[in-house]
Amino acid sequence: MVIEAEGLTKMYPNQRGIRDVGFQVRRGDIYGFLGPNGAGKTTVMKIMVNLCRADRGKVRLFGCDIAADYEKAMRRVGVLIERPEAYNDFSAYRNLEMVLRYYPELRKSRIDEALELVGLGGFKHEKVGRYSLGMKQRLGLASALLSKPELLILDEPTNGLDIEGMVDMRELIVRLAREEQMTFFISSHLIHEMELICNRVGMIYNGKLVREGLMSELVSEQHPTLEHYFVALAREERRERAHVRL
Ligand SMILES: Nc1ncnc2c1ncn2[C@@H]1O[C@H](COP(=O)(O)OP(=O)(O)OP(=O)(O)O)[C@@H](O)[C@H]1O
Repeated sequence: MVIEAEGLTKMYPNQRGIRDVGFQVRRGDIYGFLGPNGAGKTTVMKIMVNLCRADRGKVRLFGCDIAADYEKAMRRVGVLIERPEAYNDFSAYRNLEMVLRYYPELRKSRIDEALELVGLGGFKHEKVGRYSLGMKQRLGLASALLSKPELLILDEPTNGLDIEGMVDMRELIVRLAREEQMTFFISSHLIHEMELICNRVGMIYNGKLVREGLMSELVSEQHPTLEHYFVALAREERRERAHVRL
């Protein structure tokens, strides 16, 4: 198993957060972690890579507990959470040279490989400040890819992109999964987008994982699209909450 998350719970002082979230991601999955703004996606992802501690629960990446054995667990993982960080006054190449310093075992040629993979090979000596948002997002992905990870954890990778940028990012993810045998865990509130590329999804709503399963199981005659499914789940969830309040 590539990711195992069990009983993840974290409450912020304002009583918002996540409750008892658990899921499993297998090798080769493109796993869509879907939910509206504020549902708890970023909180879960931060716990997954130890940027934040859970009150309860466990995450194992490639069988290693992230809290107990951080370095070993992260060795095969690339991460892009929140806005990609890059120095605008430096070129993409220069930016990746700085990232490469963390990986003394990697050769410089890996920078070119990573930039080629994301389609920035022809722009690698241009200053990042002149890049479009889509190009910056691709540079963030190149940076996450640099260490040749087997698992990529991406938080809202198509956020803020125009249609062409979204299509490019989608195609890139599918190509990397197919050609480089990478596993993906991708959060998004864009359900349509994710429906096009994911084979497995988890749906989070109000801090709870309300459904998890193979795309082929969730999309059915009753719910012809994932969005349809999600809207029905959200209605049910709201009805239950209203009932509890009565
Ligand atoms: N540091 C914090 N302190 C207090 N509340 C927080 C904090 N971080 C997140 N929250 C709250 O916890 C809930 C989950 O937030 P989270 O950022 O995980 O959601 P999300 O699904 O990633 O949303 P978005 O798509 O808007 O980023 C939200 O109600 C949010 O307001």
